[in-house]
Amino acid sequence: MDFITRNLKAARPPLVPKNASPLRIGIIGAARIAPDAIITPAMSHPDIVVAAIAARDMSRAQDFAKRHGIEKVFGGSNGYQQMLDDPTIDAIYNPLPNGLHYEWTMRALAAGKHVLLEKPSSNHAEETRRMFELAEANNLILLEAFHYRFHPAIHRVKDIIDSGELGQVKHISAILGLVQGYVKDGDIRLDFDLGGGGMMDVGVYPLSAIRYLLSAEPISIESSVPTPHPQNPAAIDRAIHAVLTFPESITADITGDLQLQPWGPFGLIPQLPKISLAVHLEGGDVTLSNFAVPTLWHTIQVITKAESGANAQTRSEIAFTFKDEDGKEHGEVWWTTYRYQLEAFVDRVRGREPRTWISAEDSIAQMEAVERIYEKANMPPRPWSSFSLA
Ligand SMILES: NC(=O)C1=CN([C@@H]2O[C@H](COP(=O)(O)OP(=O)(O)OC[C@H]3O[C@@H](n4cnc5c(N)ncnc54)[C@H](OP(=O)(O)O)[C@@H]3O)[C@@H](O)[C@H]2O)C=CC1
Ligand SMILES: O=C1OC[C@@H](O)[C@H](O)[C@H]1O
Repeated sequence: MDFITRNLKAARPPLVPKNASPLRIGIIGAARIAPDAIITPAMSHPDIVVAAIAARDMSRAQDFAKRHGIEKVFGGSNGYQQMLDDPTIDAIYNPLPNGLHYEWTMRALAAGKHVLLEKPSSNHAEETRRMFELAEANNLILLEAFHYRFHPAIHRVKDIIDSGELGQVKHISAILGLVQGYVKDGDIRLDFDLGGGGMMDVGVYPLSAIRYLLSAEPISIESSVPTPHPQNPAAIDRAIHAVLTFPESITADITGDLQLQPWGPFGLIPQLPKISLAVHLEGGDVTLSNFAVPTLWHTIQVITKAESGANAQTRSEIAFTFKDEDGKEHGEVWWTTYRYQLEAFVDRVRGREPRTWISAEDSIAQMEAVERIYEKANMPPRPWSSFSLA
């Protein structure tokens, strides 16, 4: 399937008939990410419907519901809780600002709902641990929505590394930088009280990807250098660069940037988004471009080092679907990371084993590393939630 057809289908997927009793998910907050992360993916999934939206402002909730054909609307100061208390809702998608993830996930779990929770899972590893404990105690599914992890492209890179064809990993470098203009004044990402910061928002992707590819946790944070945001230089990192060491003397560096700075004469030339990772191994390199939005396009490049007398070899791969050893394919080339993620979430709720999962331990370890990176950067920990279950 070519680039245009694939991406048109990803943006406007075929509407499939729903099962007799599909999972009913409600969205808490009319967030900007919700259409891409849940509304569009649900269109092509037979076993889930977006059944409710709650927003702090009723008219905002109504507008959102009208735009996306959502049946139930909750609004006003008690709207979020009313949706959680609705017995016809089975699951909640939580795309609230990071600093509210803990409170509303705890409330949703206490109300008996499964939760698909936006990244980063909370402001602290301890909060994340508590959420997973409650999910387990209430026999509910909780998933941190690190969507890139569910796409075949990153799996293919891990398979190449794990196959040993290029030997031992030496260093991994990963970056996620956003074009200037995506994050504007007043954005939740720049608000410390809401759990903002470059590491929290974008730095978490390279960190998560490296931890995944190595199946390991950082032993030490060697350095962590923030670029403070002028609006709140003491607490908000516009960008961050950290160097980590992992077991077996593997090193890694991560970069996250909320507002890649323009360059050139008078700073007139904007930078394009930077989303890539490069794995340097004893026997060569593997790179994956666009690891967070691979359905749009991506390339996996494998460069085998020249041995004495031989030339270096380069091959390029793409992976839009999973292929079993018997050649059977899973997924569709036009499935986005969010669509693959939704497949796994619904499978798990339905008691099936998903192809990919992000465990409680993984989400907790991720937040531990985020906290250590801020500490090393001499930046304050993000605020603790004041919420406690009655
Ligand atoms: N997986 C991914 O690809 C992406 C994930 N994200 C994650 O999703 C979350 C939301 O991001 P994004 O959609 O860009 O954010 P938005 O600012 O668009 O949405 C946040 C929502 O939170 C609600 N909210 C509740 N309390 C507050 C408050 N005090 N201040 C501001 N908003 C509040 C608002 O809902 P209401 O309608 O009730 O006013 C708002 O719609 C973040 O955790 C972010 O990290 C973001 C983008 C991409
Ligand atoms: O995928 C993403 O890209 C843009 C970010 O600001 C966002 O929070 C992140 O999840």
